[in-house]
Amino acid sequence: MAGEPVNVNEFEELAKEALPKMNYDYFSGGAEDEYTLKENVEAFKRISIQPRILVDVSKINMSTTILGYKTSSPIMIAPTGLHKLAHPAGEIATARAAAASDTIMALSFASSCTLEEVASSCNAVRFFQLYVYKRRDVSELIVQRAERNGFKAIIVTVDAPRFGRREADIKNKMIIPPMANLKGVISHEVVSDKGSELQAYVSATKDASLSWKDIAWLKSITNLPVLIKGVLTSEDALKAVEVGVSGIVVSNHGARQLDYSPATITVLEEVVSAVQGKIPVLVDGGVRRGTDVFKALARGAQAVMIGRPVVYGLSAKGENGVKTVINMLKDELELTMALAGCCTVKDITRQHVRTEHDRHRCRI
Ligand SMILES: Cc1cc2nc3c(=O)[nH]c(=O)nc-3n(C[C@H](O)[C@H](O)[C@H](O)COP(=O)(O)O)c2cc1C
Ligand SMILES: CCCCCCC(=O)C(=O)O
Repeated sequence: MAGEPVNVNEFEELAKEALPKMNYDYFSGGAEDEYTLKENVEAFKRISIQPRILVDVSKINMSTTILGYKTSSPIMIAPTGLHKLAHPAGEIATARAAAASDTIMALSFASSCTLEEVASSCNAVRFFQLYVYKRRDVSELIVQRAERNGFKAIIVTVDAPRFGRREADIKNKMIIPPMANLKGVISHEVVSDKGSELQAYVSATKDASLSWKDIAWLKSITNLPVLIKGVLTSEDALKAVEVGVSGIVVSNHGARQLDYSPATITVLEEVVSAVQGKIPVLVDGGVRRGTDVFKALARGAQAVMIGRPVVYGLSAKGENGVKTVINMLKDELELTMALAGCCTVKDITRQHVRTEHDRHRCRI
């Protein structure tokens, strides 16, 4: 690519140039036809922004609080695994970038650096994402380590009882890179001559029997707030409130699990209405512009999380790349707020956006 990137999308091209094919395909790929992968991004484009004029926007304040933690903007780093496939400094670089931009980071269970290394590398507010293994003692031990090391919340990912069928990984015979948190705890050894070794490993280790009753177990082993990641329906949002979680992440795992599941921005509002403000609702999937962040907030999200853009920034330029990605999105959000007549995130309302459904209703 000629010149420096001017938006987050351009980092993908740089990442592709920088990485071996297997690594780039792992980061960028989605499940099967990748229909949902495209939809996550396209669905944002179908929402228009309704600006209000003649508002004094000489001062814009994007700061907000998430679970009581103050942060510079409603943009968080989503948990993504295996950052050393992107850059040798791995999650330490990502965490330092998060700290430098006063952004909350969710560290993946499948990180390439240990949670202890990440905790001691920076003072970012950090949440920890959990996968529940058949060996519950493994998950329990890791939750205890996260708590001891100052992580502020546990985000349990529930959309992956089995691993999605990522065809690029199958073709590349994706390896199982070291997952640092599991070193000395459980073996990585899985033999598969069929395709993605990572997929075979996940099938062998993850607990596909995980169900609603297990949330009580998870709450019983930690004092940290527990959030559920992977909610896509109002029914499940209601259950999440019922079982007493502290927050919901509307997510389809970046379209890497169930293809043809809905684009997250299209179901956000039904989840928000079901929850009735009882717990915070976050959303991820396809956020590539400050305007996307604005649209998600207008539809009721408290914050968004970004996955691939962070990994692309890391692949292209390490810690500085992640910082640039976050700052680009923050700058775009700030400009969007000014141009739409919103001085604070609380000023962003449902009236500031129009969906296809709204437009259709106006016509009849
Ligand atoms: C390369 C990659 C690795 C991921 N690893 C995890 C993970 O370890 N745990 C998890 O809960 N979600 C994981 N996700 C899903 C993200 O947390 C997030 O839901 C998704 O990336 C958001 O979509 P976006 O990439 O379009 O921003 C991963 C996503 C990607 C792209
Ligand atoms: C239990 C290890 C799973 C690692 C995969 C990380 C992930 O969720 C992904 O989407 O990739």
